[in-house]
Amino acid sequence: MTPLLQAHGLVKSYGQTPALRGVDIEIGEGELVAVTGPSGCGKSTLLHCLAGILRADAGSVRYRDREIGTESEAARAKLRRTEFGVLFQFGQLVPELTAAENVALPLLLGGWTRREARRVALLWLGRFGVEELADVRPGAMSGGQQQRCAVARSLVSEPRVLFADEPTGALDVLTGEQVLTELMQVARLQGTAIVLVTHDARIAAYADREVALRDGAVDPTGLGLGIGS
Ligand SMILES: Nc1ncnc2c1ncn2[C@@H]1O[C@H](COP(=O)(O)OP(=O)(O)OP(=O)(O)O)[C@@H](O)[C@H]1O
Repeated sequence: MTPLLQAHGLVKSYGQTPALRGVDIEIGEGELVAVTGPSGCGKSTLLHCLAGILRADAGSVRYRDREIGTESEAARAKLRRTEFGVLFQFGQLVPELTAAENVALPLLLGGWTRREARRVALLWLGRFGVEELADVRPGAMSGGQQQRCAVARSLVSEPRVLFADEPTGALDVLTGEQVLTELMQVARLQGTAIVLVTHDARIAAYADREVALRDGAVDPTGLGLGIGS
């Protein structure tokens, strides 16, 4: 089976600091892959290169039949609006907008009418149990509620791949696990692949596969957090 997303020989440095030293990784359709490893090993940098947010210094990133590493910023931004979703540790909701307006935002940017975008946003808030917060602004929500809204927003465009960087790292363990299991259930239902950065073995245990990084390279021992079969 041809992978949905495939990176080969990724190298990236920040000035004199090497972050990736030649990483190969493949993500299949609908697959849930945990990227693990100690602090500073390059997890976030890898995620940003795969999502087309950062350009690698060398190597390739292929999404379907496109080489996205060399595409223009505009083309990569469009890809992130349509085919990819991103979700970070702090959901980064727009503070001035209500939950429904935040979730509707990607649809409005995609040319949907306000009415249709709100209807679908409410549906997604409902999927994550926060429909009653539709007209509430993030400042009046708990951390878990904000992150549920952020999760709804990251999936509202029904992306083929969701890039999630420690998405529940700011929540208490129980809430974090709840939000993450809900996210994974919905992603599985709609066939969205997830690349999930985490250093938490409990979180990584939900993945189909673990890719462990060490010092900017895939750990050849493959031991990582030890979730593999
Ligand atoms: N913007 C930046 N400028 C300079 N160095 C950076 C920058 N971002 C990351 N680095 C460095 O690149 C290396 C890899 O960082 P990265 O954030 O990708 O690791 P990580 O595994 O995600 O770490 P953590 O688990 O702590 O978030 C580290 O040595 C880090 O200090």
